[in-house]
Amino acid sequence: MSAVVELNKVCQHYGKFQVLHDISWNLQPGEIMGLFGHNGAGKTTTVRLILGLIRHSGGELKVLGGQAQDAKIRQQIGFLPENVMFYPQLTGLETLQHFARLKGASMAQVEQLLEQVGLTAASRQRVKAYSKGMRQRLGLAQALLGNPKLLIMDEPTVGLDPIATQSLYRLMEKLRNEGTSIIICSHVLPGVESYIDKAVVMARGHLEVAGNLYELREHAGLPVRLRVRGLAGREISHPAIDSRSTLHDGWEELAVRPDARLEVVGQLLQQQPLDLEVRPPSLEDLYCYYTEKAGAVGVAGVQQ
Ligand SMILES: Nc1ncnc2c1ncn2[C@@H]1O[C@H](COP(=O)(O)OP(=O)(O)OP(=O)(O)O)[C@@H](O)[C@H]1O
Repeated sequence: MSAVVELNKVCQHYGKFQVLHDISWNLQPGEIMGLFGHNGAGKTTTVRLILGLIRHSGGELKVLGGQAQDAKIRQQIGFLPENVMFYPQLTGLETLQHFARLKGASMAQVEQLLEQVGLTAASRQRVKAYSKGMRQRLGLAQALLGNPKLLIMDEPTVGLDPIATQSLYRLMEKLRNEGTSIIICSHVLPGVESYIDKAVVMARGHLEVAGNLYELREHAGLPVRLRVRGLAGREISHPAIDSRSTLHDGWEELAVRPDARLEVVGQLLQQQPLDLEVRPPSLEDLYCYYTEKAGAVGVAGVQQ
């Protein structure tokens, strides 16, 4: 099956300033991909290229097997921007009907999408009276008009409460299971971690890593943390244990080399602990590792 999005050594310049350097990755049908990176890493630029809003300066970019600028290709892409803007005087229903006419989608789908995003009851209220979460859900309904093959969402959970966030992720999974490919840009890594099939981490316009979480972990080689309860004072020795620290309520944490984690778990189980948790590096740990490796530390001091 051919890729939904394929970048091969894509470069982008704004005037003399190069913001993307030889970016290569692909998105397969029915995959959810997280596109991550520090502020200014090049995510928005990448998304704008895929949406056909700007033209790449070098390399190859294929979207749904064609050129991103092609109107027929653009029709098959749904986009939820970070800051959704609607006419405040229109109702939710009128807003979606307006976009449905622009996109050539059916009025029956308008009702169906309002139901899907939980806005049926509020559909006759003006958008100016909508909460941030309601506007975001209306934005998602707008992006889904015409059943796009590719859905791109930029920070879709900003401003959503935890339940609305969970329901957005579940909807994203449902769409993926129905065959939609999804790109999600987010800085909220713990939330999105269990829903993505693949992650792309960018730093300063370069691709740092692309792959599923197992591949990212394998490549990074960060320690696995084993949390164990009820072994206080007992000798635990294994060359793969890098550190051992005491937590609270009888819990201790061991940082263990990833290749030997099962051996160490086996050794710990022989000691009959009261409890044991295996904590592999999280998406956030991996993101920090790859971003810091690129020298793009951010916030507290260093350069990006
Ligand atoms: N129109 C433009 N003209 C010149 N430079 C630009 C333009 N748009 C973006 N840039 C620069 O390109 C680089 C990448 O910006 P981009 O918006 O793609 O980053 P980002 O990863 O989306 O960041 P954020 O997380 O803050 O949204 C930045 O250095 C930015 O200043």
